[in-house]
Amino acid sequence: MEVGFLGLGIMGKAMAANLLKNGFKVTVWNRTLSKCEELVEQGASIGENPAAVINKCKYTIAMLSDPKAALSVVFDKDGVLEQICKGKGYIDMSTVDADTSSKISEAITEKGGLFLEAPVSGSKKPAEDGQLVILAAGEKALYEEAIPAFDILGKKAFFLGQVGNGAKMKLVVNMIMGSMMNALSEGLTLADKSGLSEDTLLDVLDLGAIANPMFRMKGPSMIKSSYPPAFPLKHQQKDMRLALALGDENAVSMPIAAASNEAFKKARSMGLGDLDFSAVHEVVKATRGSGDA
Ligand SMILES: NC(=O)C1=CN([C@@H]2O[C@H](COP(=O)(O)OP(=O)(O)OC[C@H]3O[C@@H](n4cnc5c(N)ncnc54)[C@H](OP(=O)(O)O)[C@@H]3O)[C@@H](O)[C@H]2O)C=CC1
Ligand SMILES: O=CC(=O)O
Repeated sequence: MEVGFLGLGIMGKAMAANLLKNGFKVTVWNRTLSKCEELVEQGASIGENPAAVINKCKYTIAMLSDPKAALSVVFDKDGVLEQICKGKGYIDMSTVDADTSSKISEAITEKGGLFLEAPVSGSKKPAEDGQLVILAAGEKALYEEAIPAFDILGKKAFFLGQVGNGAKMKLVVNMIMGSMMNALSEGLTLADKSGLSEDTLLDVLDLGAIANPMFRMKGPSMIKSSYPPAFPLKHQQKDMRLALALGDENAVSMPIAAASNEAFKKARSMGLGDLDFSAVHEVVKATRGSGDA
């Protein structure tokens, strides 16, 4: 089966590599074309632009940074819309808001193509290990066609109904994750400032009711102020921003998420946007840990 793949960043590169390893023929495209070379070494073909990939493949997956990128790849010159037609599918796995997803869905279905949104929960390592959680919504027939690919990319796929539901679910999950990251950071800072061992705090957390893989994975490197990017902070801030907009639309007051978003924004303004989202710890340490105790 020939599958297209647009966007070879941290996530897309790992996902496309998994499809290749598991017997799929994959045609890739990335805005910075040189990033395709590593995938070509693993057996992929290159499409010169998104339209060329769509033309070649029965269905095409996209994994792009944000709403602007997702819209540009579909609507701009040499984009998806130029070649999408009856019998072809487009699966956008990027994290975007429901409005963006709906715009793309409408344009694709108007041309006779099928559309599925399928954002994922899980970071670089789950992407490498094929352990993502897939939050799909839209055209059920395309979902069913994509199940062999989803089985390789993820440990579980949910079908959530109409377009927008996948995007919203992903934003709710990441809003919780971003707030939890801020809470962990404040806890580490408080432990340190009050004379406790941060390592011991992590051990205590790991044995109790709020133990979780994120604290386990990110905590030790946060203590060392090390933030190699798995989930770039700029994307986490984008997700907080989009989740807060969803809260506005639904009149849901979200003071914890709003405060967390401020910390991520501050981190971006300090030039930390390309580091892992756990780098928000640098903001928390500087702003909450600067008393004279
Ligand atoms: N990293 C993670 O842990 C997770 C990320 N996500 C989501 O997945 C998506 C991708 O994340 P990730 O791989 O980490 O991000 P990266 O920043 O590593 O990659 C972003 C990709 O988008 C492309 N891109 C950016 N702007 C444009 C544009 N205007 N036109 C075309 N292509 C563009 C980049 O191309 P180029 O190489 O040319 O810059 C690159 O291929 C995001 O929506 C993110 O929120 C979801 C779950 C986990
Ligand atoms: O979107 C990020 C993730 O870890 O999930």
